[in-house]
Amino acid sequence: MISVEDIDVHYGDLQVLWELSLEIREDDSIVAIVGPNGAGKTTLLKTLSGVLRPTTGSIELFGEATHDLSPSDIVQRGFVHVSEKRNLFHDLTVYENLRMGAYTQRDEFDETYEEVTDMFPVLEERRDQKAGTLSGGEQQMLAIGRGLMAHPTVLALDEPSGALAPQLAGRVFEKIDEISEDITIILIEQHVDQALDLSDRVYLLENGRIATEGTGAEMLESDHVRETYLSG
Ligand SMILES: Nc1ncnc2c1ncn2[C@@H]1O[C@H](COP(=O)(O)OP(=O)(O)OP(=O)(O)O)[C@@H](O)[C@H]1O
Repeated sequence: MISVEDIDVHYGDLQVLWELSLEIREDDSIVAIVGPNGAGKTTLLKTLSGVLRPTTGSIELFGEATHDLSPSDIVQRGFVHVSEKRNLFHDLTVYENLRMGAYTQRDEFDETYEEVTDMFPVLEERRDQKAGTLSGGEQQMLAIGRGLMAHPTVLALDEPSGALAPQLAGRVFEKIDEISEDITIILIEQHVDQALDLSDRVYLLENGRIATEGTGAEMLESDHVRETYLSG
């Protein structure tokens, strides 16, 4: 579904991704991209979303090269990125935020709204509350819910458990697992142990390069992964 081949990505003169290749397949439920702070995980997602352009290499999304596609074309093709900063409209209500998420799919709004609020009942309970006044966990649910309103085939989630208390983070992971029954998830995670538990496949990104990739079990066999990222 997504094929990234040998991409380099820069911010001005600063090169952040180096000859990076990866593959997301139709039968993947959750693919995790893990790695330390500053490794380039968010940069990779921004590049897949069309916000940044690779200086070399190519990206194919559902069989189509993305170099001429705008970020909104890419959403329309079915790739939706929920950013780490959540990017909610804080002065708009929960309902209005969900409406904004459906901008590519207006005809099916009512049906999708029902599906999303079935999955996240708190969003219906808080329907008329301003997004900026929701708790951190509720804002994360809204950000994911808004992403789902665009009917993605692939949903990329950047640190969905970031800044949440462990219990809430656990609830977000449960929802992600549920969503992955129908939609392929790309999960950016700093917590390598969580990612190994949840994912079919994991890419470890270090200094802008893929250091290791494999199934959770394969990653556990790597001395480097165990010694650097897993305690105990
Ligand atoms: N807009 C920008 N301009 C210049 N440099 C940037 C910009 N955004 C990110 N960088 C740099 O690119 C590198 C990779 O950043 P990125 O946010 O992709 O890493 P990350 O793996 O997502 O890190 P984290 O886990 O801390 O979010 C970092 O060195 C960062 O300082």
